Amino acid sequence: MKRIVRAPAKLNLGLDAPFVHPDGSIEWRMVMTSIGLSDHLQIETTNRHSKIRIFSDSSFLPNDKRNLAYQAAHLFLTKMNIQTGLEISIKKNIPVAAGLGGGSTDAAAVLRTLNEIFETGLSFDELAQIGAQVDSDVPYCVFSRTALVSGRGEIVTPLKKLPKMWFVLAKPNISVSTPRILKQVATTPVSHPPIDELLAGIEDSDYDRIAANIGNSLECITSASHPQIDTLKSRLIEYGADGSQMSGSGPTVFGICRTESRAHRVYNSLSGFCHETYITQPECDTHPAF
Ligand SMILES: C[C@@](CO)(OP(=O)(O)O)[C@H](O)COP(=O)(O)OP(=O)(O)OC[C@H]1O[C@@H](n2ccc(N)nc2=O)[C@H](O)[C@@H]1O
Ligand SMILES: Nc1ncnc2c1ncn2[C@@H]1O[C@H](COP(=O)(O)OP(=O)(O)O)[C@@H](O)[C@H]1O
Repeated sequence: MKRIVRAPAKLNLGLDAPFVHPDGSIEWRMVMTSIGLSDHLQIETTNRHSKIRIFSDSSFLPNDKRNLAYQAAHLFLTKMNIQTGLEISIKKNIPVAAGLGGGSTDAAAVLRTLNEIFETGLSFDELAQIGAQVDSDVPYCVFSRTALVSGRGEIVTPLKKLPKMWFVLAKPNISVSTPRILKQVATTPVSHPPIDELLAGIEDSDYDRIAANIGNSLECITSASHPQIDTLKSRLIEYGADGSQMSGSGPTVFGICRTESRAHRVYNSLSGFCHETYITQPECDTHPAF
């Protein structure tokens, strides 16, 4: 059997790290949404072999057990005691290691799709529990709809659909190590963004309140070693975005715009400054199908 599915990227509209647990893991309080920028996965069962084979059009991706899509498939087949060969082909549109959850969303797409192919009837909460063993963003990506994410990423509380808005993304040509950023949370005084204000804005479908209350605790850590983050943020505002910030541990920075025409103006102005730019919208809040 074969399925072709989309795996949407995620953005952190709000990211707070209230505290670090004694075991070193971080307690998250994040408002995340999914966007049109997506990977495309072809997932096919086969009896030609009994392995999980990963193919991708990106030379940046591991195609062995280091690939998060592989890890999700292996966990699912083992848990459900299913013997089959599997071939997963990834058309990579989401920049890798960019703070956009590219690996996590591929893993989540594999879990949703295998659940459909084998008619195992697991709930999204059950799929998210499997996904939590891969990476802390996979539980959110199983739902891939605007949500409050807390705990170690395993508590996903769906929120109201966002009001109409546009995002302009800029991925600077720098690589950020998530582990190196997260290691510093315990020892760096970080700001705590107004997550409750952001939640109230979403509840009231109030674009202005949302745009005024985005924030990311990790920004000060990543931008300390990558000043391009602050430069991009300022440029997005200067070119007309109503708010701007880094997604996840970076380096992608996004601007938020009320209208498509404003977004195109910001995108065109930015393209001359940053070569990897994207214009996109929140994913329609139904589960991603192709
Ligand atoms: C920061 C966020 C926010 O959405 O976005 P991304 O930048 O990844 O997109 C993610 O939650 C992030 O999720 P994720 O990358 O899964 O974090 P984790 O799995 O907890 O940790 C990622 C890596 O950092 C390491 N790690 C984590 C916490 C910590 N205090 N020290 C670490 O060294 C972990 O061992 C792991 O190798
Ligand atoms: N399917 C995948 N897509 C993207 N990255 C992957 C995938 N599988 C494993 N990785 C690895 O996971 C790391 C995190 O990638 P990604 O999830 O894109 O970043 P981020 O967590 O910053 O959004 C990268 O080092 C990448 O090599």
